[in-house]
Amino acid sequence: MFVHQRQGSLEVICGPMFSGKSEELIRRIKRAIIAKQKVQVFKPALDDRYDVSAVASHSQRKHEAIAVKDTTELLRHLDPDTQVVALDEAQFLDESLIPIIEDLANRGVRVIAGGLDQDSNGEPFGIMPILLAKADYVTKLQAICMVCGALASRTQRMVHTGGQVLVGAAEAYEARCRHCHEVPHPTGDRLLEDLTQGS
Ligand SMILES: Nc1ncnc2c1ncn2[C@@H]1O[C@H](COP(=O)(O)OP(=O)(O)O)[C@@H](O)[C@H]1O
Ligand SMILES: Cc1cn([C@H]2C[C@H](O)[C@@H](COP(=O)(O)O)O2)c(=O)[nH]c1=O
Ligand SMILES: [Zn+2]
Repeated sequence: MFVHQRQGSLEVICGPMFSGKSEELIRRIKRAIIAKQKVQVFKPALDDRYDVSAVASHSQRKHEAIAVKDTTELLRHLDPDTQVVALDEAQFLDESLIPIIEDLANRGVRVIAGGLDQDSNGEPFGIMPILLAKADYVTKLQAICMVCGALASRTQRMVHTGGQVLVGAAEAYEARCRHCHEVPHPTGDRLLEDLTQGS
């Protein structure tokens, strides 16, 4: 029996900084181009670290991208015949992107979104938890802990500045394992303390 394979899906690539999310996104983009698919690549304009108009990895791998400030701008650039939509740094994009991504995937578009699942406090970052919940495929990558060399699933902010958003690279962040990661106010630990004191 012939089974029609539908193409639309949402793939999410997550993990801490330096875990290879951008490299993996670029790898998938290049393969889709080899497969002669129409690919459009987007990134938030906020992230101007290495290149304003390219997805760029810490290892200097790059692929040209359209920098957008929000979902409205992304929609303005989206071509109706695009088969693959790739987004980097999805944690910086706004919530109105979620129904757009769902709609694209339902219409047969392959959407690939890379982003930080956790901020430097180890808390869910922006729209990433929603994307992870809605994804068909999830790839969670790990970096190398800069303190002990173990696998790292967290990001340590090395500069003292408040706020969830601070665009930067190795001058401001390090990959860390759970053990070596330090949080200024560890919500989880406090909760556990409260629970054990109460019992
Ligand atoms: N602590 C680290 N662990 C792993 N890779 C690192 C680390 N520090 C620097 N790198 C470099 O970062 C590259 C991954 O960069 P990138 O794809 O931009 O990651 P991400 O998008 O997850 O931040 C690695 O191939 C390696 O060259
Ligand atoms: C942990 C953390 C990171 N950021 C910023 C720093 C970078 O500009 C990007 C992450 O880039 P990468 O491709 O994953 O290396 O996000 C931030 O604003 N807040 C944070 O807590
Ligand atoms: Zn460690």
